Amino acid sequence: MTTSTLVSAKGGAGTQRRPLRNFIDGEFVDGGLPFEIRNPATGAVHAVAYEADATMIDSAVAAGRRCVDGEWGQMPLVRRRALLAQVAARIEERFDEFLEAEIADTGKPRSMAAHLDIPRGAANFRIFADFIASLPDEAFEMDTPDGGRAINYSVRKPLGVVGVISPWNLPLLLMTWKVAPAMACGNAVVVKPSEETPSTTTLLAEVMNEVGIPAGAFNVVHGFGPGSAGEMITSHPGIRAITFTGETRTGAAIMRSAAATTKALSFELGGKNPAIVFADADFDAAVAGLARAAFLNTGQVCLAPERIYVERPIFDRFVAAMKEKAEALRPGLPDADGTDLGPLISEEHRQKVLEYYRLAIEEGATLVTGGGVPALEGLAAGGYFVEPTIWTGLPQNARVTREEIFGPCCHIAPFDSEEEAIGLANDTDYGLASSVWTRDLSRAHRVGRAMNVGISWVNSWFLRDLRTAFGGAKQSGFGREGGAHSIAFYSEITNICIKV
Ligand SMILES: NC(=O)c1ccc[n+]([C@@H]2O[C@H](COP(=O)([O-])OP(=O)(O)OC[C@H]3O[C@@H](n4cnc5c(N)ncnc54)[C@H](O)[C@@H]3O)[C@@H](O)[C@H]2O)c1
Ligand SMILES: O=C/C=C/C=C(\O)C(=O)O
Repeated sequence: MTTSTLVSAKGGAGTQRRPLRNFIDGEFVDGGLPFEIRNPATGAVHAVAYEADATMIDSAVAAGRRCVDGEWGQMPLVRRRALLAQVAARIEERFDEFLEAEIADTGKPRSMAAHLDIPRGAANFRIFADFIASLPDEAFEMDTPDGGRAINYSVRKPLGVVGVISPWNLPLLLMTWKVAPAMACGNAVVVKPSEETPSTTTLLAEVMNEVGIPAGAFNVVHGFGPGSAGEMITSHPGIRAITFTGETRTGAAIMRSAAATTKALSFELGGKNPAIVFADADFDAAVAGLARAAFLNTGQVCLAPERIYVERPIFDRFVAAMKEKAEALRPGLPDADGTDLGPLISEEHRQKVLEYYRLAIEEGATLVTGGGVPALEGLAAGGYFVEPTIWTGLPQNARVTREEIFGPCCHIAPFDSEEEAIGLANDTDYGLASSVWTRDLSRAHRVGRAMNVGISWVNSWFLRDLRTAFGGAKQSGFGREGGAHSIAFYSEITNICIKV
């Protein structure tokens, strides 16, 4: 295993505290105010990151600009693609270090990070390195007023320096989902990972140097949102576009800040995702699929269904089966035997989720299971765990059924007709994802299409082909990423019209 600068350094009173420095123009730079990173499974501090100041952001943007105008932006596509494929390969070679870093920041079960987060981090680079090679440019031949012809064709160029602002729930996966296509298009990126989970992004900076990505193409600045690195990126005149995943409220703040310099924006925001289970569904598959959907990553997945509508004849049986699944989940340390439920990301987030647990009861919910904090022993006693929780009996206008909670919880309600189910599912300010369960093929198409969301799954959930459009309707965001949509967003298109 390669000795990482992250894992070799020590600090604090004999405990390991990885120093996470800012990475600018191909180098880790000293300076910036330190802030502590905690392992949410134990509450212990395991790393210290350094908040970038305005001078560092300026340097990162200037380095990015030089790189887009120079070596990286001008590089033949075949070479750029090969380098990005090497990034994927190097992530795989250093898999264990990425895994340790992600687990330390998030506390999530090792099996989950090993099967989802880190492999997808590598896959994002490989897929976009491939995809960009086969994407056609458009061409239109036209008649001209003098009876002749002209040919139009478009070429894609880099936008310039792209600001990438990412959240904490799937840190490497969601950051690379944006960085890989942005870099494939020849842009430089200035990345600000979440202040809760900066480790894997910092490790990726090492990988960039190891495989020979030109200095300045990938920059990492650490810090917070308002008044810190996040806002400095969104207001920086040298940054042409912002790609952001996070809360809807944060998206609104970023729009305001980015307006003065008219940046292009791509937003993947919050959700209050519905699932619909028809009586004709494969019952066991629906229960297994939706229990996974509601509780994976402790419910901290933007696509998770927090509202489940079940056709009345199977409602009681479905609620009982979901209860059983929820109660079978074992919270604990990432490496403990049988752990399949990690902690929430922070004590602050746990307080928010517990406030919704309290509110649900106040709003008149029937508590099916959970609702509190599990009693854990040893190191996990200091972690930010909550119980998986299921409610029934709330009206459609309750805050718990309208607001995104982002915890391991869902509300289950009955319905009597397809039309009613569609109406209930779409009755929300959000529109990210939905999951419909039925064996009726026509209904699958009909209801799947009727969902006012960006991503409509049928008999599945979080099944991802990275070439497909990904994003949200209504307050869940705008713009789509994935495949050609990513390449379009991260490119400046010039149409060339030649009279022949
Ligand atoms: N639609 C999607 O694809 C998707 C995916 C994952 C998460 N999410 C959403 O993300 C949220 C959870 O993540 P979170 O709590 O990290 O989100 P968040 O909005 O609090 O933070 C996300 C990032 O934005 C930064 N930030 C905060 N305020 C900022 C500001 N004013 N200017 C610039 N940057 C700022 C943060 O430092 C962080 O890096 C949930 O709402 C979830 O639904 C959406
Ligand atoms: O928490 C949100 C999960 C988003 C997943 C993706 O963006 C993806 O799979 O590309």
